[in-house]
Amino acid sequence: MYRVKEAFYTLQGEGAQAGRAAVFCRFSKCNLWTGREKDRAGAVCNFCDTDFVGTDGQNGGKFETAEALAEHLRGLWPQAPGRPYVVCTGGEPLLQLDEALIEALHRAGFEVGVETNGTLPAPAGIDWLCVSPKADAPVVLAECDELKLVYPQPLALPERFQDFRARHYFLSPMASPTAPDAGVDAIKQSNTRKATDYCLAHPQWRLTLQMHKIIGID
Ligand SMILES: C[S@@+](CC[C@H](N)C(=O)[O-])C[C@H]1O[C@@H](n2cnc3c(N)ncnc32)[C@H](O)[C@@H]1O
Ligand SMILES: Nc1nc2[nH]cc(C(=O)O)c2c(=O)[nH]1
Ligand code: SF4
Ligand SMILES: [Mg+2]
Repeated sequence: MYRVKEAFYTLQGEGAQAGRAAVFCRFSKCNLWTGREKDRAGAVCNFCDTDFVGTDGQNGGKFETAEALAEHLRGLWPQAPGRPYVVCTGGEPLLQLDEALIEALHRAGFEVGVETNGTLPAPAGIDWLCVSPKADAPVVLAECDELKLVYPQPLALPERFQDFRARHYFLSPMASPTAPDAGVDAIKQSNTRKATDYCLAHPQWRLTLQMHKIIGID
């Protein structure tokens, strides 16, 4: 059984694939926060901008089989040229994403991207892996396509990850979790300045912005 909070067709807003059309599959649940506000302050990850509790969002639900979920997601892709791309996110997608689902997504024609906090092992077959470390949570994945570090995090500073095996190194300014729809909230503006200064001083790192919030899409 796969539990999905919501699924939607949009443009990837972050990282090296920013601007690319994608079906987002947001899985329910995370291993670093319950998703309840009363637990936020005590959570390992305390700045999350996302509601991943339950299965009640748009196109969300419970899916008995990998095939059923893959077909559901395929139905959100338009009939038009271009390679279908799905981004598995959450919540923490690696709590649920298994090889059976990756195979079903491939059979449905999708290239498979994943957004993960890096604390859980990944099944084989992922086409694009984005790891976004959180605080002092141990990262068990050894490599990725892009490391996308939310900045600044006192317990997860870029120096700790400069030798992590990745094709791309991004800093993403931390946005206010309580104003998740505000593309340019004050906290994010000052964090954007800090991330900019860090990238200028450490050119291994590139700046990425949450483009979807700036342009006002999902
Ligand atoms: C909601 S998470 C879900 C996937 C996975 N649990 C993870 O943390 O990577 C999706 C992306 O949003 C980023 N994110 C979450 N809260 C954020 C915030 N307040 N500001 C900027 N990025 C944030 C995460 O770092 C991650 O790259
Ligand atoms: N447009 C858009 N791009 C995204 N990239 C990563 C997201 C996520 O929440 O995982 C996200 C999201 O929620 N929307
Ligand atoms: S950002 Fe990712 S790891 Fe952190 S609480 Fe949200 S879903 Fe979990
Ligand atoms: Mg998001």
